[in-house]
Amino acid sequence: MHRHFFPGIFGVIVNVERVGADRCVRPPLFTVVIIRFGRIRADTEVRPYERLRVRKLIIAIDGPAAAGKSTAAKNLAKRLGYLYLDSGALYRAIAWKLLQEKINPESQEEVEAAAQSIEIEFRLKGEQTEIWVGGIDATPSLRLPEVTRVSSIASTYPGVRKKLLSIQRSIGSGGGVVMEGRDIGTVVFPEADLKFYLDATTPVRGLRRHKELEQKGIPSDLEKTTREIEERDLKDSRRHVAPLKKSEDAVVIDSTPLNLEEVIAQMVQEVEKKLKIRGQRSGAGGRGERIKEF
Ligand SMILES: Nc1ncnc2c1ncn2[C@@H]1O[C@H](COP(=O)(O)OP(=O)(O)OP(=O)(O)O)[C@@H](O)[C@H]1O
Ligand SMILES: Nc1ccn([C@@H]2O[C@H](COP(=O)(O)O)[C@@H](O)[C@H]2O)c(=O)n1
Repeated sequence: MHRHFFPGIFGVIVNVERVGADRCVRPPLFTVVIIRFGRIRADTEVRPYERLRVRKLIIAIDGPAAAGKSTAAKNLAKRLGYLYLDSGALYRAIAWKLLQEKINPESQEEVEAAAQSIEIEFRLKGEQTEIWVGGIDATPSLRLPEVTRVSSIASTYPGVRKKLLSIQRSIGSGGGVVMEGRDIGTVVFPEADLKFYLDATTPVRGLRRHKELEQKGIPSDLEKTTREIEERDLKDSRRHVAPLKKSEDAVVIDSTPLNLEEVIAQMVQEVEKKLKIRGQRSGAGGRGERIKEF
């Protein structure tokens, strides 16, 4: 099998984290993008028996801010040996660039132009993923309230969404991925094998985010943080392009009374159901997949 290393396709350096994953079969016209340690690795040849294998699942997790999507998605991906993609990080990366370059987020034209030329890299460092934008490590700043606010403005522009849509699809279309955001099950992968809509009441989400910011040493006022979450959800749900909404076929999990383990347990149960159904239908696929216990 040949493995080729090459710098960005799609004009963007997309560097994603594959957590202990097997490779998976990708559509023949697409080069497989499996990236580690700052390089894009593309597998252009697939062994014949791998072509016969049913591709691994595409799992979408959507929901409002601080519902626990990234925490759950990362954990689920690890158990499945799947790729994890935090799509919000792409919007945050654009916001970070806008702030760095002092571009007015209200100027649609300037923001869309900036999105076109952005270079985003996801670099794996042990269990952590660093996000580099234009050769600079933006990770420490990505969760700052100002970046959050600007990402929510930038995400309303069609040019920004179009750019990020193609990146997300190119990363996830081969399967074996858990992707989370606001429009994964509705727009990015409407044909996803399994969709979750993860929710929790606003006060609970506000408190979770408040604690998280404090733990990270970012000053937070509970009331203000909760209000900002509420405002962002409203903006995300009301925008014209790809608004936050529950896909009709999504499994809804209300995490208000649940701890993280309980949320993951519900998700794993749904994955097992899905794999069983697929295994029965095809006589292959699902049977080869294993879910790790933690
Ligand atoms: N079920 C849970 N119970 C308690 N705390 C949780 C639970 N799920 C997640 N958390 C905590 O809540 C905070 C927010 O979680 P997370 O960042 O995963 O949310 P999110 O939905 O990805 O948010 P955003 O969309 O704003 O990025 C984190 O500190 C996380 O550890
Ligand atoms: N699929 C997505 C993901 C995110 N956004 C926008 O980015 C903001 C930040 O996302 P986080 O998940 O990191 O909080 C979010 O508020 C959305 O405006 C999006 O539009 N679509």
